[in-house]
Amino acid sequence: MRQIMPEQSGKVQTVLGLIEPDQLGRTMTHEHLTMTFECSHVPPASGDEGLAAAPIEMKHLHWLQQNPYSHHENLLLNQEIEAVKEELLCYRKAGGGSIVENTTTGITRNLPVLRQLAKETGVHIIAGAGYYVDVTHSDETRKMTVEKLTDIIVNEILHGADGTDIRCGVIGEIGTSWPITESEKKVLRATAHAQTQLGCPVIIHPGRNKAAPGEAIRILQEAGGDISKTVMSHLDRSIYDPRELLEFAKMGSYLEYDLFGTEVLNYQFNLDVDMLSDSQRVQTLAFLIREGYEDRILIAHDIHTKHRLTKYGGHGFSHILKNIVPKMLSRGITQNQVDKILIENPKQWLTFK
Ligand SMILES: CCC(=O)NCCS(=O)(=O)O
Repeated sequence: MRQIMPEQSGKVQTVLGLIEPDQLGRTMTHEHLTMTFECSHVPPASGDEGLAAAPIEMKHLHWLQQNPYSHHENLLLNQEIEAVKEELLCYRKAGGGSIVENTTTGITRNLPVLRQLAKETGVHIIAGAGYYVDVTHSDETRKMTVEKLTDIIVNEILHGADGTDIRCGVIGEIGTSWPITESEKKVLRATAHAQTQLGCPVIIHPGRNKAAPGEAIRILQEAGGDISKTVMSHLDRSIYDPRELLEFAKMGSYLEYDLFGTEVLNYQFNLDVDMLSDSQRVQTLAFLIREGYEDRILIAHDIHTKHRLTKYGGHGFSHILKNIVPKMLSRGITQNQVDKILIENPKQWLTFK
């Protein structure tokens, strides 16, 4: 049952309106420009309470980089609109064209700010519809039927979200935990139903378990979702074993490595795994390309805290363009393959059917 407005078919929907897919240019498919992440606060280790409460300072930077989720102020990216604007201007200078802003309901989406940033910087910004993980669902959301959730998501794309006329251009990031909760399953089914009506792109945040990406895709598939137009995010902290990665890849979603710039000894959300370094991320991209998946790969930084902005000594939104692309080329990935990952694959994904 297709409801799409004819004007959206074949186009990409940004916060400033529809554009031709060829206008996107190089695209980071998973970023946040303004959001809050207090829902994921991790209590500091014993003895670190003072550091966690101190203002962000140079002498504490290493601690902050290794413990980003234990510092309340670091979780308030929404306080940094001016710094983000400067970053976006640098991103354009570095050759960037577009950014998919994945902030959904639950982590303080702010569509007027996104529109303002798009106007002031010339970067195309595509906003996300739908809901983040269960801990952020309101009681009202939890009580909703799949049909009601579907209506809300469809409305955010066709007419505008959060009481504005600013329309989202993707569904997601749709948050899931591990195990996936009942409320999250309803949102996944609503996502699939909305996608069926609209022919739009979808992006999923999996729970922190190697089985989580496959389980989320299965739920979407059973509800009729278009997996070929769906991105699985955060694979760099989800599936480590190459054979298991190839098994997941066969399911047909886009494969997103979106934590470029994150280099940590301990991954605070799952101390049992060793988070990939940037070099290992590039090796994994090369592996997936050798295995025939170059049309399915997407990359980004998923900036969602202050400490990753250049203002705070972080790598910023231009790290992939300035540092990772040269590394990819030096490791045998061709310019043509880089262009696929940064331009062609995002374009195919973001264009409404
Ligand atoms: C809202 C930002 C987000 O969910 N980022 C993912 C962080 S992680 O789960 O991959 O560590």
